[in-house]
Amino acid sequence: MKIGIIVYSQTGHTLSVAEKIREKLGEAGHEAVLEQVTITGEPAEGKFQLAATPTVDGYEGLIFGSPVQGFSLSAVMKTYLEQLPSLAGKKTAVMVTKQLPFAWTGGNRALNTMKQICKDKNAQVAGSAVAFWAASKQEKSVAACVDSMVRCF
Ligand SMILES: Cc1cc2nc3c(=O)[nH]c(=O)nc-3n(C[C@H](O)[C@H](O)[C@H](O)COP(=O)(O)O)c2cc1C
Repeated sequence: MKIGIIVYSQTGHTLSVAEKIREKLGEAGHEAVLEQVTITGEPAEGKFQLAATPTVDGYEGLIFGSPVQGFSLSAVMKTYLEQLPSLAGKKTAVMVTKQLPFAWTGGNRALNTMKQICKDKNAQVAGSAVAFWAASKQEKSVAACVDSMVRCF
């Protein structure tokens, strides 16, 4: 399957998880392409303009990735997702990275926002996962997040 992994990453964590997902999807026989959403300005709400807005055309599968910011989905990924066209017929999975090692400190909320926007655009949402950046959980949770995303396809 041709799968687009589309991420916003402010400090590189989400991008590094996305790179691992791309590698594993490739090993599983998929054609996986990693693309980044970029901005001009500051990443805070109302202070940026989207610069690179990867198109979803041509992908049968999609994985969206984002950091959690302020106990919510990053404003950049929310703005990017909201401007997308219909995702009808596209199998979609979502993932976030975050510092605090508990999903209830913004992770679940961010994932629910992503899932809702994708569902509103008629995507088939196949799964979601969180990777925690806290040292105590990082290695295991990144591996689990990568596995969970790959198993969706
Ligand atoms: C402005 C800002 C707000 C953040 N808010 C949260 C938060 O609410 N909960 C959390 O667990 N981590 C929070 N973090 C940490 C990031 O979510 C975490 O470091 C993430 O892995 C960064 O991903 P990135 O490197 O792809 O941008 C915040 C980071 C920044 C810069």
